[in-house]
Amino acid sequence: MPKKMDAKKRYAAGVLKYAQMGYWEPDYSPKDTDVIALFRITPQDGVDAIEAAAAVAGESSTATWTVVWTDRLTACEKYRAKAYRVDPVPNSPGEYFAYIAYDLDLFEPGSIANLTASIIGNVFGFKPLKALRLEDMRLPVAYVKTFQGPATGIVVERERLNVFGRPLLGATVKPKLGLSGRNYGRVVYEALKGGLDFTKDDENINSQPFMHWRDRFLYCMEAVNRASAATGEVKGTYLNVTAATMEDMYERAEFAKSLGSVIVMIDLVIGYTAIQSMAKWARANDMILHLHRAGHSTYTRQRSHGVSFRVIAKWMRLAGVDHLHAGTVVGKLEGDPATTKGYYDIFREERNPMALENGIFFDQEWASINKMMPVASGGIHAGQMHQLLTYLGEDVVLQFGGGTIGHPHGIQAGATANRVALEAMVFARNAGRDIWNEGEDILRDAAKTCTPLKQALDVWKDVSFNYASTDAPDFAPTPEVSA
Ligand SMILES: O=C(COP(=O)(O)O)[C@H](O)[C@H](O)COP(=O)(O)O
Ligand SMILES: [Mg+2]
Repeated sequence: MPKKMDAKKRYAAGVLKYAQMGYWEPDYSPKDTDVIALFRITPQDGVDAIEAAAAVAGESSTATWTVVWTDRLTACEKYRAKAYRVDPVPNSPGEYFAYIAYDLDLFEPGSIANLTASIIGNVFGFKPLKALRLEDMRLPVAYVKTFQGPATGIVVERERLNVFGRPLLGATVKPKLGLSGRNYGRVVYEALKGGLDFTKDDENINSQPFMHWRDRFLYCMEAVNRASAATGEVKGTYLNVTAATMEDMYERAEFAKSLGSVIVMIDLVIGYTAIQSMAKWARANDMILHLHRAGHSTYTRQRSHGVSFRVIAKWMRLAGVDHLHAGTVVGKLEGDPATTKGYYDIFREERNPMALENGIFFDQEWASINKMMPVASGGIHAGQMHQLLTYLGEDVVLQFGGGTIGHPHGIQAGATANRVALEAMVFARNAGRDIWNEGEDILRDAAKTCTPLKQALDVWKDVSFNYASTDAPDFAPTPEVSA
């Protein structure tokens, strides 16, 4: 095991092990105000795990590859990140969990860009490591309090929409690309009139030659207004304001507001600073802010390298979005049940206790910042309603794109099938029925008086997406682990 720092030799010119430079402190006990990061480290063959952890601590805080005397001009012992614990990953030879603590003064208040420039800045390309994954972070209350948090929050979103006691329902307009404004608006109208609360633009619909953004906004808001008038319900459509520049995004968001939209949408690919800017705009303009996590799987999906989505979820709660996609468990995209539960808890709880079986390594206090509404989207249909309600709970938007628009009798029928399936399932749950086991019967009973639901169940009855997860948690929910 590498030795701790030797103070006498520490500042001689030359190259020292990171552990000897002070980035390994096995006796360190993190302060309440420290930011803590938990990395999964896969050192190159022959590289000691503790030295690898110290290197990550060093390169993500103050260090470079050689001793620099200028350290002594600073409070360097305070500013050095400290790797303080390294554990082998269960059942994964060659992988280690490294715990690293960072002094709060290393970070600019309220800036995800600054936090991430340290924590994921250089280290992921570091040659002594084969792979590196940021699994989780503990964000101290003192730091959480420097962020705005979700612009609107779940409570106020429900008040504005006047929907209580059930999940919200949505649909992504399909086909994603190619519809003209008028046809697009027709999809929105039918889906909302049929019973959904929301429709949404897809991640890649911005302002293309086949439909410029103003056309889309105008036809969509006409659809929203007509559907609201026809149903007496508050309706919304997530107008995607993602664009090349902040100026363009503000222009589009202002136009959405001027047309009376309750919600605008952005994509994760716009970047953290742009997301924080839009969150501030949303709060100042009484707008719900939907974030599509477009692009996340390029770095969240593989368990040995990248950033876990649970960390992205924490950053986005700080950054201040109201909605964020979080997975469906049962749909077409990656989402192990236990891992997904961890994400949902990060979105919706006041406090997250450590839950290794859900991938949560730390107690996390949210210090009363608003809660984010998770969005379950991707390959779901009415026949899964009992599973969705059981896995995902009540504060969630269930979003059926293909599962609304692909209905054999049209979009309104698809929306009605989803609304009736949901209300039947919530009613059954509230009446004390075991919806997990009786779900299919509950849906079949409801379908007796709802032809659109019967048609939906008939067409999609055998559709499921059963594949091995690429990101199941490392810890089973055994008493030893959760104790
Ligand atoms: O277009 C869709 C879903 O369409 P459909 O409902 O037709 O499958 C969304 O972009 C994905 O759900 C995003 O995935 P995630 O929510 O996992 O980020
Ligand atoms: Mg999509």
